[in-house]
Parts: sequence; structure tokens; C-alpha cells
Amino acid sequence: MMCLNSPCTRPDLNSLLRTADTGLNHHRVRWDRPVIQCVSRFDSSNANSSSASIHTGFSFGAGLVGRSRFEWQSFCSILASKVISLEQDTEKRNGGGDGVAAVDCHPALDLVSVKNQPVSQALLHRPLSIADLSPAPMHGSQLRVAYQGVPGAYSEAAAGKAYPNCEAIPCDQFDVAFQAVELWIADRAVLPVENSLGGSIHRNYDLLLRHRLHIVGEVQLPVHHCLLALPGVRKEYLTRVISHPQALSQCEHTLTKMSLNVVREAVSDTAGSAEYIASNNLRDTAAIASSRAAELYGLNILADGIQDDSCNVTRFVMLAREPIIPRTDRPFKTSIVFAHEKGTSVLFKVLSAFAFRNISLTKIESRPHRNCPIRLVDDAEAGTAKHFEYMFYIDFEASLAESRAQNALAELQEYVSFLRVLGSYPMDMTPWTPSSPQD
Ligand SMILES: O=C(O)C(=O)C[C@]1(C(=O)O)C=C[C@@H](O)C=C1
Repeated sequence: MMCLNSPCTRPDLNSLLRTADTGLNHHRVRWDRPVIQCVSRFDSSNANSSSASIHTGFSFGAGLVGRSRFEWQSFCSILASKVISLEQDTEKRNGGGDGVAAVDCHPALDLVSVKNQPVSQALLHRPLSIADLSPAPMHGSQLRVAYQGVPGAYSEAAAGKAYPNCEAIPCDQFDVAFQAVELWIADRAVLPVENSLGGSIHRNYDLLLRHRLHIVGEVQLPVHHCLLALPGVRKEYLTRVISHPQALSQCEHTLTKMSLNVVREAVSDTAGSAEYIASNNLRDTAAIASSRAAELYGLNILADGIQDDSCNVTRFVMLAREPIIPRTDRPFKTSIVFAHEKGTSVLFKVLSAFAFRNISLTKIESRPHRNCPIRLVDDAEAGTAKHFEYMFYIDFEASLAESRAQNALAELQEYVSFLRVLGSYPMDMTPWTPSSPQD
């Protein structure tokens, strides 16, 4: 896949994140221990043990939660100061520089340090309010929401739908968006997990397991694709169409029907492909992206609504450091991931735990079990069977506050070797609006 420029170039938030992360590994290790055991990180020893534990932020004693949060905050304040000093160094080297979205998040980093001051010192400035105690560090400032891509990406639109008036922070990779939240550079991440035409975005399923964030919501966004090119460029001049692989696959048949004499090339995001064409003055290349990307990067719309189905929708999940408290006063969904050792018959039992309680499953996804990808079963006469092992992801329509959901998970624990609740969160119940050129 062709890699476009990093969206956060000055200072490079993405590389700062990576440096901060690597540079302070010893802090991470110290803090990780209780979390691996208790909260969210997938632990291979747990996955293979005979008794499973539900890994969720909801189910611990207050003392444990409090202690790990305290450790998390001091850990983050060290990381934040490291990031700030790295950024200052970078700025000095670059002779200052004007702001990009990533620079806008500096005050929030200061906020992390403020949060970690002794209470008495904080009170010198102003009395504590309820906002100081909330898991999301709003403090009157905008919520900072990390997304993969550059302005004009559908993920940015999803961030705006999920959190109107948020400060959207572009990241060059999905992994960076996860890390931005873990390091308190952002308060939330908004990530695509599935599309009605292209299917699951597997990378994000894998990252959900690898990171310790919680799903706190979902949004479904109608995705309306346009074919964009520089002003004056006609379809006949094109030799290449570039876009995000999901966007290319969502427009596959329409592109074929248009009989363009082009190669299709995958790049890291839709709006990034538009930006790339504009900044390199490419007159033989078109991008598949939103009409907002056309506006932002000065491109013309050669064709409008080129997705293969007018009901093209992408589902995004919102991620936070803390889980939300599940409720029963509105429709909730719960997402889990589990592993088992005994083959596919266990999967039937797991599914029946939901069926018997009348709980609808809205999604099931399997991914390779990284710690134990293949199970060998020797048969003296027939040879060796090689079974692929999986992690199963399930979304079901119930809140974790409901006893039927709790009972289903309790039953599940009997069949699985690893179980983690990724989040219990309100379902997107916004009215259905089919995709339109404005999206
Ligand atoms: O490239 C973008 O604009 C994105 O936001 C990414 C993404 C995806 O990963 O699926 C999001 C929504 C669309 O389905 C196409 C691409």
C-alpha cells in the first residue's frame, strides 16, 4: 500500500507518540502488571488457562480501580511531560512553526499535569467541580477525539457525529489513535470497525484486543463517495485511481462500469489521497473521497455517489480509557471477545447461552488466535489434523446492567478459556439518513 505523508507534520505527533512510548518502557512495565491481570489487556497465560476471567473495568473492587487509575495518571503525567519536552525540542529545531491540530492539544497535556498535582495545590487555583472527577477530562475545554486520516476523512465526520464540537485530532495510523488516548493526548478515539459493503476492518479488531481501551459508544455513518480530480482534468486523462482499500472495494463495480482505463492503488485514507493529488499536481490521477475532501483540497467532483450501493454505511466505535456505566433506560449493545480450546462445538454452546436468554447477536467475527494459531490433533491411524484457532468477537443487544446479559456471560465463562468485555454502550439509534452528497 502506498503511504502518504503523515497528517501531523509539525510537530510530528505520530512519531512523538512512538518515541514517548519506547523511551519510557520501564514505566509502562511497572504500571502494566495490575492491568494485565485485571482490566483489559489480553494475557496469553489467561487465554490458555482452564478457568477464564471476565476482563472488564466494571467488575472490580473500588480499591483496585482507584489504585490503577492513580498509577495510570502518574504514568501519563511522566509521559505527557516527556512528550511536551520532545515537542519543544522539535519546535526549537524547526524554529517554531504554526499550529496544526496536533499542536492544539498541548493545553490538554498541561491539564494532565494539573490533574496530577496534589489536591491542595489544585485548590489554590479554583475549587474542585464535578468535572474534575469525571473520567473524561473535559474541564471546559473541547473533547479531543483521535481519528485515522486527514481532515475530510470519513473518520473525521464520524468523530463530529459522535462528539459535535469536538477537536478532531488526525493520526496517520489506527494504532496511533489508540495510543493518543492511552497517553492522554486525546480523550477518545473513533475507529471504523465494519462497512456494509466492504465488511470488517480486521486491523481494528486486532487492535481492540492489543490495547486496553474500552468501547463507550458507536456511530453509523452513511458513506457517499465521489471521484475527485484536479480542475480541468477529464475522465479520459486518468491512468490511476487512488484511495483507502475500503473505499476502493466499496466502489469496485461502479468503477468497472465507468470503463475507465485506470489502475487502482490503495493508500492510507480517502482524504489523504485527495490531498496527495493536490499537493503533487497529479493530472492523471483521481481520488475516491468525500465532497468535503474536494472542497478542502481544491479538487473537482468528476462523479458523485460512486459507491456500489446507495445505503453504504460504516460503523465506528468510540474508545475511552474508562468504561461507561451500563444502563437499562435505553438500548445498549455489549461487545465481547473470547477464546476457547476445544473446537467448534464450544462455539455452539456459547451462542446458545445468548439464544436461550433471547439476546440477539448483531455481529460475530473471528480472528486468528495469535498466541496459539494452530491446534494439532494426532490420530494414530489417520494422521495429524491441523485446526486453526480463533479469537471470537461478538456484539449482542443487551446492557451489561441486565441480569440476562450477566447470566449469559457467567455461563460463557464455563466454556471459554479467555473472555474480555470490550464495552457496554448505547446503540446508535439516530434516524436513518441515506448517504447524500453532503456526507
Ligand atoms: O479513509 C477514510 O476516510 C476513513 O475514514 C477510513 C474508512 C475505513 O477505514 O473504512 C472509513 C470509512 C469508509 O468506509 C472508508 C474508509
